[in-house]
Amino acid sequence: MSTPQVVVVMGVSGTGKTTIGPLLAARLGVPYAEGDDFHPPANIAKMSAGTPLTDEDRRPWLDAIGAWAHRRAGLGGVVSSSALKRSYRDRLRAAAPGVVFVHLTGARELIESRMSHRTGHFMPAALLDSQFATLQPLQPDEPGVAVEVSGSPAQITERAVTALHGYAGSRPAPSA
Ligand SMILES: Nc1ncnc2c1ncn2[C@@H]1O[C@H](COP(=O)(O)OP(=O)(O)OP(=O)(O)O)[C@@H](O)[C@H]1O
Ligand SMILES: O=C(O)[C@H](O)[C@@H](O)[C@H](O)[C@H](O)CO
Repeated sequence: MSTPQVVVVMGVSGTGKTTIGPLLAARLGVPYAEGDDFHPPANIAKMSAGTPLTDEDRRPWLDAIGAWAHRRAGLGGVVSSSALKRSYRDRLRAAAPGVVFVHLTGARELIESRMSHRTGHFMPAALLDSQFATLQPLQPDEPGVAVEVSGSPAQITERAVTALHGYAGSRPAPSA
């Protein structure tokens, strides 16, 4: 049997990480951790006030997520994290070398419209510009897959499971 994967569900705010993450985890039979829960309170306060986070703000948050992913190595897990920049993902991979990314991608109009209907969340839709400006899409030499977010959560989850299976099948088997 293959080793359970540790998956980081990434993408801009509103792309569906919190919606798809738990569904994907349930489908894979592994625990889910909500990336927003790893933010220091000061980060939440900053975003709530409409100010984008800096690299420095994101560092302790990425390290906390990386530590969770490291603890799940060999056991499997799904954690959400916008992981917008390559350098953030490299930091996560340094902490937890086996992680695989699922980049949830979608048209800005669709994401904006979903966000505008969301209630009770600290992240203002006005920060979407900075999220897209900061986003560096998953690159070909990074481990993971891009999954488009049109359709229902169940459809997106199946798309992610299929893409992850395809990805695992495309990698050479571990030599030891
Ligand atoms: N496939 C979908 N169809 C319809 N609505 C969706 C879908 N996926 C997510 N949503 C809705 O879109 C909004 C944003 O989704 P969600 O909160 O999961 O995104 P997120 O990436 O976790 O955002 P953030 O990073 O800001 O926490 C929510 O109101 C959610 O219910
Ligand atoms: O890096 C960031 O700017 C933040 O992590 C945001 O992406 C939020 O965590 C999230 O999107 C809001 O819920």
